[in-house]
Amino acid sequence: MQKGTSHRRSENMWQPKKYAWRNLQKLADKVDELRQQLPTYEDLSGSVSALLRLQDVYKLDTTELAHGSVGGVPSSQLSAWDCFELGRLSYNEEDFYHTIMWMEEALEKVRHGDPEWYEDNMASIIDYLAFAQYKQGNVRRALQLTNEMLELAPDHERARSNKLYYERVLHDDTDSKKRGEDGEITNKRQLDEYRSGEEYMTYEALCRGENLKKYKHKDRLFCRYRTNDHPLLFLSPAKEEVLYFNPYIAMFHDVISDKEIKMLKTLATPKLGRATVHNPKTGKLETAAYRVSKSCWLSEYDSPDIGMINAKIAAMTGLNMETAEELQIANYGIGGQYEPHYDFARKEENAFKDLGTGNRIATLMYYISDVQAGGATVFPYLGLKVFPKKAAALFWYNLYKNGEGIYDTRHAACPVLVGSKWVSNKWIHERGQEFHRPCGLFEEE
Ligand SMILES: O=C(O)CCC(=O)C(=O)O
Ligand SMILES: [Fe+2]
Repeated sequence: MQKGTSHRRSENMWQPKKYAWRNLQKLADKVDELRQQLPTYEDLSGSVSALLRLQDVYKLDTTELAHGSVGGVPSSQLSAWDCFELGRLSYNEEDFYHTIMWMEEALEKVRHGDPEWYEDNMASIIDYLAFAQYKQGNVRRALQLTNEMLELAPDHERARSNKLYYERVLHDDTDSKKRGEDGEITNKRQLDEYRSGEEYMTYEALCRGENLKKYKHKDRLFCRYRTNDHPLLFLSPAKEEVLYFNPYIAMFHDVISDKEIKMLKTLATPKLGRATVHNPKTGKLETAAYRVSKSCWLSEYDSPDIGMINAKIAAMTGLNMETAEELQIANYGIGGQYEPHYDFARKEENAFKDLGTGNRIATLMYYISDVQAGGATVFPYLGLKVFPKKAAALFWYNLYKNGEGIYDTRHAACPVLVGSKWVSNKWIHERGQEFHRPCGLFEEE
């Protein structure tokens, strides 16, 4: 008995520690679990770069965005703090163009807002803004701002030394324009070589819906019903709208039902993962800022309905699906995009060599959603822009009859501005097309 009592006593002394430890462990596990659900720094910086991308491509006005309007569509208002964060993250990327835009907006909001915020943060906003103005060549404005800042924080060490520095630059620089004496403040977009080039500029203009002269043979375009003598199309021929002749690009209208679309999204949703691209240097698949979407593959094993969709693609295009890739489903959220690229592999890439099916001879892409704003598919070299239309499919050949890639098919998915964009891609390969699209010695269609 005594033994038992003493044993219990020692157990009691020991147990609180044990329970505390166990509870602590449980708490730590819970925190870990919750942390998984919290946005990461990458989520934050990803959404900031998406917003800046939209702002640039669609030429959105910063003040309108900050006041809750995205190209005329109501959205949530941004607070002074949101604007400040956008400016700060831009600054961390040495993107002074956007730093100026967003810090000016933050300044404006703070000036007309909460006085407490004003006291605490005004100096900080001006600090970022002044340096960004200096970097963008507006030295006089940078000095003006620094003087304002010193009134708020007279002992600010960096502001004091910056003031002396800006004064010296203004004194030494003989170029009055640089000194900003003409009163003009410039804030040029900081573009790398590719983004300041013709291709990228055309891509952006097309995304905005601009009509370009280079879009040829508009007056010869036509629509037709297409059966390809295929039993699947006898009763409901595909409505084909020819959009370009050489290379041939066409839109097939109403070729997928709402029921099929629903089925595709239901099967795809649990499988979606961040889309990857092939890195030619490492040969590996990786995520990239120029392709932002989620995607997955669906096969006949997922549902016999997928087999039916593949059969309909064969009927519409007149091509053999035996060597085609599985059906890809892709979903782009706001800011999601795929910058200009080719669907076919260039010789040096050897991308499909292991498959033994040849290159991607053609692409068929279903639009399985409408998009409220943005999200067009554009072909910069052809001046062609196609806005998503639910239930339609865009089709084009990527290769000439002699197997050479058609470089004019370079195309892009413009960033989604409002809404969510869903597409489904079928990449059709060369092998097996010998009697469907016979090859030729020359390039001609
Ligand atoms: O989504 C689009 O409009 C184009 C997609 C595309 O080009 C691709 O996935 O290769
Ligand atoms: Fe593509």
